[in-house]
Amino acid sequence: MLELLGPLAAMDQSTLLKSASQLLNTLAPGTNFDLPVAPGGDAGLANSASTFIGFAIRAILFGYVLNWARRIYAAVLYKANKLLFPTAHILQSDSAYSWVQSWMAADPNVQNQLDDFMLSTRESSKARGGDRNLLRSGRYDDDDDEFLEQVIRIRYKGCWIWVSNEPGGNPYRVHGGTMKITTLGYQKHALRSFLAAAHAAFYAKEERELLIFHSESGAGYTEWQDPISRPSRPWSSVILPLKEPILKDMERFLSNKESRWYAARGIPHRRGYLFHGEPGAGKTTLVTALASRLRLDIYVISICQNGMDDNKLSELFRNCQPHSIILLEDIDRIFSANQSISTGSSSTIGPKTASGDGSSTPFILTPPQNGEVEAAISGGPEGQEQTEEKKEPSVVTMSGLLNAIDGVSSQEGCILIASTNHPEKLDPALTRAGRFDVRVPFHSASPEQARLLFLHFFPAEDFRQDHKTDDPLSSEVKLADSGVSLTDTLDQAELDSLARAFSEAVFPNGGAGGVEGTRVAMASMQAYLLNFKESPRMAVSQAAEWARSAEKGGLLLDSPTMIDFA
Ligand SMILES: Nc1ncnc2c1ncn2[C@@H]1O[C@H](COP(=O)(O)OP(=O)(O)OP(=O)(O)O)[C@@H](O)[C@H]1O
Repeated sequence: MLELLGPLAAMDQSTLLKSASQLLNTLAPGTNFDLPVAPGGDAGLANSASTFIGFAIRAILFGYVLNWARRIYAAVLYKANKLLFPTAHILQSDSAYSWVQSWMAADPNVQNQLDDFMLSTRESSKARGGDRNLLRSGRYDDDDDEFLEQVIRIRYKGCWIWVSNEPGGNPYRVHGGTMKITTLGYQKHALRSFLAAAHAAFYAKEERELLIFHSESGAGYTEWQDPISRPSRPWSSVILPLKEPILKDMERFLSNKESRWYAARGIPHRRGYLFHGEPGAGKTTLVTALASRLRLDIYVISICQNGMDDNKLSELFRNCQPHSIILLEDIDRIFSANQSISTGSSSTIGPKTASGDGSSTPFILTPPQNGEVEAAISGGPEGQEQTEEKKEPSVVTMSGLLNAIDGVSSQEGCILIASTNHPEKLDPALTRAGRFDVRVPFHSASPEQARLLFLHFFPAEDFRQDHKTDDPLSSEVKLADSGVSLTDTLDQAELDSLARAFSEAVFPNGGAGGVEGTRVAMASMQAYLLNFKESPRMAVSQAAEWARSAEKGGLLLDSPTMIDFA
């Protein structure tokens, strides 16, 4: 040992001890080692060296102990903190982040606590094609997210919850930040319950709206426009005997099991439906109700749109989001050139080659009048400016359409719905098995549909006595708003019998009236009933006359209201 310490021995004793003292003080901060200079030369130096080693060992041990004590303290503190204040950490990229934000935005108590706030409007109608589905899975465009750097206190079911953001970057906008939701240890259950409620509220809001996408095409480009947001169509508002089987079929098709089944067999996972039949019978209505019920977006493809060609059509199909409805409205507008020629200025003729399997069949495409294709589904992008480029006529060919429908480029996991009033005009290549597997006929209204539509128009709760007498002021407002007259206080039994009477008045022979039977479109019956929001009794009393006069004039199908109030 002494040999090892040889070089040290060469040093001046006091310098050596001073250095040792400094070293020990550095190793164990807060202590004050001051090694005394040993009297007695080398022997004294050896003593001092062993004293130094003893100190060094103790200092190292002390350091270890101190370090462990600090770690144990931190662990205990962490554990205690967790027990006393359980916390959920949510990344900004997680969907739960949006649920909580949306909850806070709707909570007036939260609003009262805000010292300072930033307003962010995020309408779903602003969401573009892909974003909409991201929206559903909870991911938003970063640019839209605004955060508040403030601890917000929420009272939820009698429990306290604190929400704060852990900022990163500038104090107001946090990207990639984390939200902390904390509560008290004995209310731990409140965290889970709060998040579940925020989740339910968030998606309930989404369920109330439907997004409809329209395309825009011009020279060399085509794209999906910002979607139009519409209130969801209640399932109960569609009066159609076939609606339930169709819904079940679509639900099965969209299930994971079905998707795996298709994948395992290498079959493209898509399903085509052809809705065909009378105008005003509910084809478009059913599409919107199905989309609302299944929470799917609708992509309306207008083959006849100006500027459309095969490539653009394919591109549009490709850019539809999976798990959505692609709607080809009025597909009968595509006529084989040798079946019909339209020579209007707005029509165009596709490349003329021999018709056959549809590989390059020539077509006449008649553009929709006044944007009716769009209007039918959603009111359409009214007032859209038509640029010169967009006035290029559509030159879609049948082979282009068929490729888009079932070619490699077609979008998987989508429901394709084509509607037509004239199924007989469709090219056989289009209706070949495998393209539109489910064909749904739509007929003019039946007596039962008339009865159910009547009951839908006049629900019993609108005609209860208490509906009108709760509060004189509000009942007056209600009456004025709903147009219900004071004389119309009806119970369910009376409404049932009125509904039957209405159906019998419209269909005097139980649906077999007239030479070919009474044919009334649901749309025209709806238009008729709209005039009698005030009185279901009046609707019944004038129904027979309306049906007769309409039948004489042959106007029952898709006719406007024909009641003359003069
Ligand atoms: N079965 C139905 N149940 C409830 N409402 C209906 C039904 N059918 C039609 N309607 C009403 O009639 C109107 C027109 O219906 P819709 O546009 O769905 O008919 P369509 O068959 O698509 O007609 P077209 O072939 O002319 O496009 C809608 O406002 C809708 O509310």
